[in-house]
Amino acid sequence: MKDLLEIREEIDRIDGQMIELYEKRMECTAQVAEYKISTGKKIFDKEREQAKLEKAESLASNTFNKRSVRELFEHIMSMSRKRQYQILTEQGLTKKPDFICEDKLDFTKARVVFQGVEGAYSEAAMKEFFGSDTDSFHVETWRDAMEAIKNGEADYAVLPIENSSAGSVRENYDLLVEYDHCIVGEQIIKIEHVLLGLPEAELSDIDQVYSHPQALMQCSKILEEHRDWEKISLKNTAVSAKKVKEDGKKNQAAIASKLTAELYGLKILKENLSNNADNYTRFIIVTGKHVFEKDAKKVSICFEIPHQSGSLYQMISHFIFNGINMTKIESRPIQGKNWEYRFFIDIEGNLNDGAVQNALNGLSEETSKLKILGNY
Ligand SMILES: C=C(O[C@@H]1C=C(C(=O)O)C=C[C@H]1O)C(=O)O
Repeated sequence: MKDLLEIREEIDRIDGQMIELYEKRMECTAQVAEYKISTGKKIFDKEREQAKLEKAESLASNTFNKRSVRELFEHIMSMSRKRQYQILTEQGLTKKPDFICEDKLDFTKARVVFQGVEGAYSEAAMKEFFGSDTDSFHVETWRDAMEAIKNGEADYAVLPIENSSAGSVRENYDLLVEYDHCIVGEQIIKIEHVLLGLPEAELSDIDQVYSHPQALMQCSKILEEHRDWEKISLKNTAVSAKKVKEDGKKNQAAIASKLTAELYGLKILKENLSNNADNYTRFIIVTGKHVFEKDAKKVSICFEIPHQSGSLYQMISHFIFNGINMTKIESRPIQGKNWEYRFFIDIEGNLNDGAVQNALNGLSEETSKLKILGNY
């Protein structure tokens, strides 16, 4: 048997040669980039890459090496594309996102829409973000809030996007794709659900509980302990409190905030209903113009990718390679394409950063329907 040191020396020699060859190859791909810049050709050439992968596979001698050589070349070509995008960015040829950068966005005199009725958590989020005497109005659905922005009735809308225990508010992700609006801010609110009934009601009277489906989900543990309670979904927690008040029935209760107890004159029958005592909801602030602040720190995007092995991995490599931290990923089914998904990703950074522009440029070449949802 050969000595370990001896084998490792041989490995080191081979690696040295590989690096030398890799660098030569990268020089060639930089020349390809110059050619593509002068002819206006796209960086990513899928057909050429497919042909190269097949050729590389055919040159390897056994099944294991065929598979691994293919994977190796997928990486090498992904690196060469990234270098080419970098050359485009260095030469100022990267397509800049169609967003206006402002020193500071002015939220004074804003007219704001939220979904639900007074006392909704969205109203609390709005007050926290815009101040308590903001000019505001409320609508019935999240879609109505998006429409109010589209029609110019409101400058900003406040929409829940994620809860720390129930997860993403999926409908609002879909609305962000459907409407050409832009996220300009976010506000996190602590959610403290309580059980509310009529002033004369006792906990033992309750057999019907009204709330928003998200709130019912967030309080599932306590609801499991009371299987005899009928759970009924309504549009909003505050709408539920209002209904209990208006129906005037002792057997009805609502899961809502303490704020709504005061607002509708209801009694708190039980506190701390959430499964998770640290229950927070993140709200986004949406507007009709594509704007961002120069100090904005988070970029939200979405895109569609081909339904094939490794494609998400390839997309995420753009963040890794550009040193960008990804803070959230979410997927939603694409309507009309069963089992295909649209990905929503949040990254740290600003649209003015070279690294962000470089990653977005790569993604826009290699995904379809890349959309920047906002920088805030
Ligand atoms: C270098 C090129 O650009 C890209 C990278 C490739 C590679 O590294 O071999 C192949 C195709 C392109 O996606 C090229 O077009 O030849």
